[in-house]
Amino acid sequence: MNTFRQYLELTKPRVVALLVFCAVIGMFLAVDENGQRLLPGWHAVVFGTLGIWLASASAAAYNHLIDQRIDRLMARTSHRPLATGQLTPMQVFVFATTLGVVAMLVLVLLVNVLTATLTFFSLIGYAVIYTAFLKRATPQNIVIGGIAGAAPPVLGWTAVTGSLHPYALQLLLIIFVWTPPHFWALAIFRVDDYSRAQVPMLPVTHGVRYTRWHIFFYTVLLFLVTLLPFLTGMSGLIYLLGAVVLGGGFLWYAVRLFNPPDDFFAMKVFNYSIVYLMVLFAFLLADHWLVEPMVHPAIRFDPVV
Ligand code: HEM
Ligand SMILES: CC(C)=CCC/C(C)=C/CC/C(C)=C/COP(=O)(O)OP(=O)(O)O
Repeated sequence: MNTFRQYLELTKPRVVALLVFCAVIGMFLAVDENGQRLLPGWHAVVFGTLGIWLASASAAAYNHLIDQRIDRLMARTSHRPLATGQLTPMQVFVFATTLGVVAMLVLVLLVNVLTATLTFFSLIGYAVIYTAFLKRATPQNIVIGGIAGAAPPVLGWTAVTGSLHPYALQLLLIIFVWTPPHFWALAIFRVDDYSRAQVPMLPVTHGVRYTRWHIFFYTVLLFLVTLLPFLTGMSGLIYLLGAVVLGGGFLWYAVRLFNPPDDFFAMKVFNYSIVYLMVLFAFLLADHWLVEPMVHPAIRFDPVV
């Protein structure tokens, strides 16, 4: 593997690609103070995306640095550049810090201070609070740590408007509730890895059966939470249809996981979770731009100035 690919791997490119995708969709869902659709300027889109991307990549690289001992012990992560010694801790530290500093400069100077501040807290939330503390301390680690990973649509939204809006917080809530079934499905499949590395993930501390119930519980909650954009008038019927079909699919997987056909089924649930989130956000976007805004939402939010 050449050096470029090792540095690229530090940035968790596929995870970060989905984070950035959600951030960009957040930008294109933004509405103005009157609730009217807003076509974001190229400046906010280009520099907002760049800053959020670099900050997420920085957080991922710090995660590699802090987790190098754990990563060495787990089969899934043992090939990582630090675990194998292909890169030194100092190289990774310099790389992560450079990405983080450039991200902050881009966001502060070319986007806005609110987005920079929220992105900074997300970076610290994932790289330090989740990785260095929560991950080693409690099986609720990924639930609490999930807030950082759920931030991108809010970051995208504020990059365009410079202010927070309850609609954006609904998007954060969706990813926040999606994270436990996303991660615990993988953790069930990788329970031996986490056990060997003594990381207190839910299937290790409370068993696989208990974890399946938690996945089911969060999937039901996710189904309900994804109805919010429709109920609040943020999205219309196209989105509702997408959310119900995708959510129905997720519920099917969660129920099937109680009695899986084979050991690999948990990974199918995990893979579905990724497709689910991507397509759900695509539906939000399509609905927003293809359909006229609804006139009488069930719940109406006033924008927070
Ligand atoms: C605390 C929150 C989260 C945890 C603990 C978590 C955990 C994980 C883990 C352990 C993997 C496997 C990575 C690998 O094998 O290299 C993974 C993969 C993935 N995650 Fe998450 N995740 C979280 C949040 C998110 C968020 C918020 C997103 C995007 C919005 C996301 C998107 C993905 C994607 C796209 C993959 C597949 C990567 C690949 O194919 O290599 N994750 N996640
Ligand atoms: C600025 C901003 C939006 C920051 C968020 C950054 C970010 C990369 C979030 C993704 C969450 C994730 C991949 C968690 C897995 O960590 P893990 O240590 O449990 O997984 P691993 O064992 O694969 O390393």
